[in-house]
Amino acid sequence: MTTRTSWADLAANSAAENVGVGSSSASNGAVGSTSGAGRPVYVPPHLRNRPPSAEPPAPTSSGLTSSNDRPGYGGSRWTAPRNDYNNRSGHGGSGGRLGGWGGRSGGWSRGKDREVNPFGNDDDAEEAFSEQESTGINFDAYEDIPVETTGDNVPPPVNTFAEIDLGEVVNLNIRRCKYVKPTPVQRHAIPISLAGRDLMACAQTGSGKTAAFCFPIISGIMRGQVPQRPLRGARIVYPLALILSPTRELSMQIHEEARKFSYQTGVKVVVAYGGAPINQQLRELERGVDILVATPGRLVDLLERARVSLQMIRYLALDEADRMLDMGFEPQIRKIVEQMDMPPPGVRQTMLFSATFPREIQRLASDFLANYIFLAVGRVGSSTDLIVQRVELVHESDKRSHLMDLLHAQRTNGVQGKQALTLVFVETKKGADSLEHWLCMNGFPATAIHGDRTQQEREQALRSFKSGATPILVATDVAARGLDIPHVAHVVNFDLPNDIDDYVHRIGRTGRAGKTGLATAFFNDNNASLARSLADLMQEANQEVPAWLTRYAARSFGGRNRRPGGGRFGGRDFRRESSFNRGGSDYYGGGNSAGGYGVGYGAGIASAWD
Ligand SMILES: Nc1ncnc2c1ncn2[C@@H]1O[C@H](COP(=O)(O)OP(=O)(O)OP(=O)(O)O)[C@@H](O)[C@H]1O
Repeated sequence: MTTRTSWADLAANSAAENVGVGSSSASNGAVGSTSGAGRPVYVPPHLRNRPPSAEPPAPTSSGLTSSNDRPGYGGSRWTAPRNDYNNRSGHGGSGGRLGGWGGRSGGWSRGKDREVNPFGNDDDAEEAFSEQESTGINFDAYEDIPVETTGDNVPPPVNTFAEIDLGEVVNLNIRRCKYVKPTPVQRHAIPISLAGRDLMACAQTGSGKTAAFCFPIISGIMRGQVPQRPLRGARIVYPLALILSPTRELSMQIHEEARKFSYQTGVKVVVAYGGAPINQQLRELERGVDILVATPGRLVDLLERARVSLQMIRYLALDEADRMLDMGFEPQIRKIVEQMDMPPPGVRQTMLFSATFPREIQRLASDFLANYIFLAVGRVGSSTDLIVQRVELVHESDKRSHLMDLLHAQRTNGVQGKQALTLVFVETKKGADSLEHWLCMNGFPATAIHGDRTQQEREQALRSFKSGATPILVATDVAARGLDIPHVAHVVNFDLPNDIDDYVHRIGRTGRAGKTGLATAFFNDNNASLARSLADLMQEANQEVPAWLTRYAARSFGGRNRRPGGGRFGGRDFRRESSFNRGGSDYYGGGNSAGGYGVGYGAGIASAWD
């Protein structure tokens, strides 16, 4: 993730760059169009390539898309040939290098609304192609991963991006990202979503879930019928897709990723999150939005101010879906999804993604889905084998000196010399500040991120960590999920979390995209309730479980963290477990198991959960 376009940076640069709405009068097309009053008029992706004289579609008052308006193989949208959106790109037009919208007259590349290249200045796609073989993901690491799908008529997986047929412009962006072939979750999830199906997908941390939900959304918007947004007040915006995530930094990261994937497609991605000035986000929204990436709190604010309508939403994605539906967020999510004007399940398409999906959350989540497919890549809630997990018995009062020893050892071994980064998780915000201070006092450049810091401080901390200026980041759980920070070599659980799923997400900040990583946990009596699930998880991931941890595990009584089956992680599609419980057959039918572990997780597991 880069925070280049964050409000903190923009605030710093505000004197140099006035991004005010009124200043876009130089633009005359797409998101940069202006009304007679000088206010930008949103032009949907499908019209942005039309000559300036083309009339926009007559607005309708209904605005709602119907269920058969959803994308699908062989669906009506294909009657507009897929080359359509490539041809619209203005090959040979002024400035249009490789398709997309860049070369159109009146396109949103003009003037103030020029689409910033999210790949930085390195826009040399050919260079990216030549590098891709050496920098791509280590796919061997995923070769044997078991995959299971349940649901009706599951579309078959693909092996290559070419098979998925996302269109030339998106394919070029995929190559710019140096993605050579789809990861397992992408191989399965993208065809399912492109077929218009709802999806609950569980795949290990760092395995490419972001692209798995972004590609179908972008492709769907590009192929879809021209959206006819209601004229119900000029200042309300009508996104076509909504991606919700639990933290501001994760929303920023998804926004950056989605901008890369949609570069020069004409699909406009906007982010809205708390802690940053809402007016700037409103201005950005008024310039046009197809995909809105947001945190729930800020979105509720925008909805209550009647500045965003969800009436046109065709795609809803919840990243870290289990977190979004746990007690903290569920009321807000229900408000957004069920109590505003969003089309219901079956009309919109819904995608839920996470690395962990407790059964009770699956049950809650099923309220938001229609005839969905459940996809598990690897075992639900498992950690990846790419992470070497160590757990050490450390008395509370010895933790700091123990951490110091670890960091010294890293230095001696030259890891930090190569700018490897260490992420240290603690329980409390106060604890984070205090440990950061102590590390700095002891000659270890550290910074901290937690919920009591201002958004500017949070973004600055992340930037400083990523750049290696402060190669140690002390964090609370605000940094536990989703953040994709290259070169995090070591995750230290200075304080272990209470929930094993939080542990899975925390250690998942290393060992990403086929790379290996190290996770060290400090364990003591305070963590006894986690012993069994931790031992099970480690065993499952072929890690060495210390004898003392096994003894702790034998003494513990399970509770929330107890995993079913004594180390056999189950808890996949809760619908199947229910059917197993009743002794019936798989009433959803269509279950596929690729990889050979799809049997034997039935009745025994269901009764052991919780
Ligand atoms: N097909 C691909 N080839 C190579 N790299 C990829 C591919 N897909 C994704 N990646 C890279 O893998 C990394 C991890 O992806 P991503 O952040 O989407 O993981 P995730 O599954 O969402 O993880 P988490 O559960 O922690 O949120 C990113 O750096 C992403 O750019």
